[in-house]
Amino acid sequence: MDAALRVCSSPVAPRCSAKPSPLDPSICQPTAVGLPCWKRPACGPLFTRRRCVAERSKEDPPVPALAETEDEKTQSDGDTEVSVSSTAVIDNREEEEEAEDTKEEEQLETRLTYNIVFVTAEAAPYSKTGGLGDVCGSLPISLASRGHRVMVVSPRYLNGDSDKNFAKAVDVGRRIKIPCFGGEQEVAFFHEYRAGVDWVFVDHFCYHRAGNPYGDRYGAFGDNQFRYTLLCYAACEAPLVLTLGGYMYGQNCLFLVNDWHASLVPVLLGAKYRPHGVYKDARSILVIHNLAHQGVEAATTYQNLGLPPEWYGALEWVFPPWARTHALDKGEAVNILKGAIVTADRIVTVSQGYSWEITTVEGGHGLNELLSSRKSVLNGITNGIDVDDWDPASDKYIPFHYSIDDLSGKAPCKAALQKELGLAIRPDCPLVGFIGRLDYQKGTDLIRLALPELLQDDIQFIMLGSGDPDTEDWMRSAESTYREKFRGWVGFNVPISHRITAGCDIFLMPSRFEPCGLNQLYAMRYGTVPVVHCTGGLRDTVENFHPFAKEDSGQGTGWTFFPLSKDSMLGALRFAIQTFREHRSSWEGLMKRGMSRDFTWDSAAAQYEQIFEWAFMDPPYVG
Ligand SMILES: Nc1ncnc2c1ncn2[C@@H]1O[C@H](COP(=O)(O)OP(=O)(O)O[C@H]2O[C@H](CO)[C@@H](O)[C@H](O)[C@H]2O)[C@@H](O)[C@H]1O
Repeated sequence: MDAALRVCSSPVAPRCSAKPSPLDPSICQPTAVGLPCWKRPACGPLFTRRRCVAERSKEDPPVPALAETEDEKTQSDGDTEVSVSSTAVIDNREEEEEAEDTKEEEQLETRLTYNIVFVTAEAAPYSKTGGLGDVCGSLPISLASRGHRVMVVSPRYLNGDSDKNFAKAVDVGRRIKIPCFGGEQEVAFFHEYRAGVDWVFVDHFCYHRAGNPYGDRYGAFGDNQFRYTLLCYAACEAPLVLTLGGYMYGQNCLFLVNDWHASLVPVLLGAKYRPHGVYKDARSILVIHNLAHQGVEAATTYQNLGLPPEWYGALEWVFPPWARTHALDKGEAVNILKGAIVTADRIVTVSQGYSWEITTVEGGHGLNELLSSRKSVLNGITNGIDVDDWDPASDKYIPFHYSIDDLSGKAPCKAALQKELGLAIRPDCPLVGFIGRLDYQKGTDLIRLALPELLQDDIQFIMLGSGDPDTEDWMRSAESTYREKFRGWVGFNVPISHRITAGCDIFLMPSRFEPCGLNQLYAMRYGTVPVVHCTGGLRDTVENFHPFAKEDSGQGTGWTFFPLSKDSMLGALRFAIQTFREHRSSWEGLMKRGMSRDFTWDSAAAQYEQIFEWAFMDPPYVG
């Protein structure tokens, strides 16, 4: 086997830092055309593994005929005609199929593998306040199962309740000192190897406090910039100082930095490491889960970050005059997310729709022009979900199980939920659910506005969420106003979120904007029909119901409404309620089409791999 094949065909990345980086010229030794495949002129952004394999297979000797039997083999040395019996034709077909299979296997095996370092403020099941935790808890596992070596670096949050989540992570005994915020901060690393992934937790006393990762009942923590600066420095050091499973990750890795909390990483690579010859061949990809949060602080805090003064421009942010607080306010600030947008090698958002929206004035949260300027490296990949965790056939949190082939468990789940929440147990009454952070993004104000009118109908409504205190209070008071019909569960509760997803008939998501949205995916997997605002990832994932399509057998998985107004939301909900009541077979069709959708991470992970390849084909964006 030649060197190129030997290296590229490793199906599983060795847990070893000795594994050369995909950029290391030594791994793709001269191939047929004399250059490592990643350097060939043909390897433009659209060059794929498939072509790499196809080119290589041209050099392979032809597959010898395998199926010729004696009596069929009438070919002689002379001009004798060749007779091929029908069996041989069939055999040849089989051979072709076999060759095709082998080729496919080869394509799978020739996937490039990388040393990937996720940097994130949340990773389920260790920490989670929303979808970021879900994605960073499951995408790394999917990538590891595809042969990559994957580390996830996240804080070790201890608040009493959460301590048990980190019980299996052990102190690796390595301490580092981080120069920032006017001193040196010592952090430790804890490690757990689970599901093929190295989960690394950065330990510092600033992560040990009551509340959720970002704040408590008094609001966001005032030192979040400090806490996530520490995370970024620690994440940059982890591949260089931690020996995990016997080997380090080393310098030639790929950083996947998630949201603003991790956005200093690409800046640090450019400002602090590459000038000293470190991480010259590493790459960074910014994954934007939510552009609304950018890590903006006063300009004076720049000096705390430990960055050279000449890098100020990378984070510089000036608020427009209308957003300034007083006449002398110059609007000067630092914006951590902006730092990653201008320094990361590539940018990914969590759906295609959102990747376009953020380049518009309406969806860009002030960063649209900057993002537009990086359109050539901006892609959208729709999130997958953890289909083991969220599986109505085996979900440990729900009292009855069901599947697309046997829906009989769904009605008892609904009855159990009604009973648990003290609502009348009525199979015929449409049960509508909402789960989410109580935030401007999620459109809870619209629910608040529409509820009195909606509850005039014979329906039941359940809300689960925490966040904005005013909305929390409203949920409590609405529960006493509409005792028979409404339940508002204030808090963050994973088991009840599964039971609501399984027990409801309709799942409402009136999000103002939604980068991807996971709850509509969970709902569809559980045969709960989504009614969503037609935006971002919701538009990409929920297909509007057409009762008369496909020769009247129906098409679509839910309802999307537009514009975002009380009337259009109520209109869509009423269609859904009417279909639930009066058209049971259409309803079942809707449920089953949603349940049959492929929500696994496989397809998303393959798309991420394409982005990884592109990232390594170009030189580092910031040298
Ligand atoms: N009170 C509660 N109790 C229990 N569980 C609760 C809960 N409130 C929310 N959750 C859970 O948190 C997750 C929320 O996921 P989303 O993707 O809908 O939103 P989020 O806005 O946090 O994520 C951001 O990142 C994700 C991931 O990329 C994007 O899908 C999304 O559009 C973007 O806004 C779900 O698993 C949900 O069940």
